Amino acid sequence: MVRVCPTSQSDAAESSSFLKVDPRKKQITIMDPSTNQTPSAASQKRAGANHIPPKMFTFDAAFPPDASQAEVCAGTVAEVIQSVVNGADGCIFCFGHSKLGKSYTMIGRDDSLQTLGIIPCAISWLFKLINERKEKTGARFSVRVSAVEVWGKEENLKDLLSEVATGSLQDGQSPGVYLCEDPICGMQLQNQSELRAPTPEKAAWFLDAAIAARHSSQWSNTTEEEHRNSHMLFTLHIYQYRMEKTSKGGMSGGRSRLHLLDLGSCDVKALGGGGGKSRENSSPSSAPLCLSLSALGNVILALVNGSKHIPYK
Ligand SMILES: Nc1ncnc2c1ncn2[C@@H]1O[C@H](COP(=O)(O)OP(=O)(O)OP(=O)(O)O)[C@@H](O)[C@H]1O
Repeated sequence: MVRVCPTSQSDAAESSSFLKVDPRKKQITIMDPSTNQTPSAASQKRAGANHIPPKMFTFDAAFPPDASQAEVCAGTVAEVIQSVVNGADGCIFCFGHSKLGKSYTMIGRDDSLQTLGIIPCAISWLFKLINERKEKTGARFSVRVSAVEVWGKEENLKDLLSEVATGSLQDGQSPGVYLCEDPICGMQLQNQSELRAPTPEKAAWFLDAAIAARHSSQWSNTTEEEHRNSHMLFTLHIYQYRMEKTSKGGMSGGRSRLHLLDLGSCDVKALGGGGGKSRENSSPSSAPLCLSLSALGNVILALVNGSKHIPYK
């Protein structure tokens, strides 16, 4: 899916000369701006000689600059939530360079209901669907929340809910969150706090607490680079149980997870095409450490195909 971020009025005229979004056809067309101006016949002839045909890309959804948060949430969340309540794991994240609106899309602003992002929307929809399922099937559900930040060049891990869980600052003595290779499930985060959220309000409260505990929110002198290298992994763990109707009775059920990621910016020097200012200005030492979109695609493909080797870096 692709969301085109809004631009200033002066830039909007420029971008409409080379970019067209068709939400109905779920297509983005990129045109050569020189062929879209109204040139004189002579220059038209000249341009015709070097005419670059428009390039069209089709997505699962295409959201134009004026798409509302509600439209983006409806287009992204509904299907994933259904799968998660049906027992599969799901993940939603935004990828793009700096100041594109990734955090706005994932978290949004809490000044009005219209500006809430995907994570608060997913919390609300998840509980709504769970309540429907409870009524329909009699299944029992329990929702837990965890939140971890990956920050800095060293990719430090921080349990964003440990303070809420223990009521005190992490003492530095406890092992904290760490990564561990599981022979069956692959690389897993271990030891993060997983807190019970019986209501959507409680889950939303944990989200607020996690955002406030982020390294990038806590220190007023956080540099632009530190902000770029801060990623939040907010996970809703859904446990469900059902009484078996067989004569033997017993319980069946399991756990599924919905991972909602607010990634920092993903400017990579080597990434070709359409660069933002930050990419042009960044020195090799300040270049963020994240993968390019195509490298991330390879990681996802390897995970989906169950490959033994996952090309993390
Ligand atoms: N669709 C939108 N409508 C209104 N405001 C938006 C929209 N998208 C982004 N913004 C605003 O643009 C600014 C930058 O957005 P945001 O911080 O979400 O970008 P980002 O991609 O997460 O940046 P970074 O990579 O630096 O973390 C914010 O002030 C945000 O509120």
